Amino acid sequence: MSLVISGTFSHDSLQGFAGIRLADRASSAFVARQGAQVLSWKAVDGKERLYLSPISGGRRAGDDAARLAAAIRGGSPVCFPQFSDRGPLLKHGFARALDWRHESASPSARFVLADDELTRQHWPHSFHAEIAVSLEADRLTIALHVRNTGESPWSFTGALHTYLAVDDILRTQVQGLENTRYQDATAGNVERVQQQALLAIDAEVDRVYLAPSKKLMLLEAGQPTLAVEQEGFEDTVVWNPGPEKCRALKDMPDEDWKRMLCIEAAQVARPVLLLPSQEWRGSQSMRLVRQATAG
Ligand SMILES: O=P(O)(O)OC[C@H]1O[C@H](O)[C@H](O)[C@@H](O)[C@@H]1O
Repeated sequence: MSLVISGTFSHDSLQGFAGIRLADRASSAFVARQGAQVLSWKAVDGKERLYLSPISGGRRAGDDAARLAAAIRGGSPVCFPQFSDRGPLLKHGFARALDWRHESASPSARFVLADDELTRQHWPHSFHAEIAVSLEADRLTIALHVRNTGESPWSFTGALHTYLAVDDILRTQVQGLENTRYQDATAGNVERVQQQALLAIDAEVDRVYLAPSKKLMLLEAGQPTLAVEQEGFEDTVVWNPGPEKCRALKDMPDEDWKRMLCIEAAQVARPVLLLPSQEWRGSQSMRLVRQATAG
């Protein structure tokens, strides 16, 4: 078992988004209050590992905190209580559009969201959701905990919709999805099986992998750079908008599809049903793979 480093935390902002910065001698992360969304993670090598659009929407200082904000494009949006547009609710749910309450920062930064008048207008249920972000020298873990605090059952879908920063998408591959079934959202969610050991991306990719391996590897220029693992979530989504869809996204520069890849710990195919007082946990972690140095 590895040790969670309890470093320092401070109130800070990034690109105008208010939040909490977690820092240790060797690594740092920034979590925005909006959506309890991790927007930055630098491990021991100091390189930014999360993509954040320089022209993102979102709630900045002075904007009305009592309302739903535009989503922040990048980092790790928390999609809850609905994944994408697979249901009647707001796309990807309301959790990413609301400010969460910061609770504590040791050993992890914890943020809480519970139902209120606004959420009940969109979804008539009582819930308590918590995001815990923990930092180790070479690992970032984001954990979602959801509890039914009401008197009737409800179900949800969702995701930790992480935007990984890559140097060049055309030299990026994902390992670990061989022989895995997926729904292809670029083709009406038709089900297919991936045959290749390595997934390469040179155009739009939008896939919900069903019960894939819990451990995937990101490769850049042929080298493993990040191990991406998940617990609790049954599915994994891989998304890149490709050049045409990226041009249509007003909150992302036209060329930035080449600089990101979403690997999302997701619960899509089978909604989670929670009876009163029942709870559910899921997490995603990214671990830096350090290259052995010669000599
Ligand atoms: O633009 P957004 O609402 O943030 O959604 C971004 C993307 O999220 C997921 O990965 C879905 O599978 C995609 O279909 C969607 O386009």
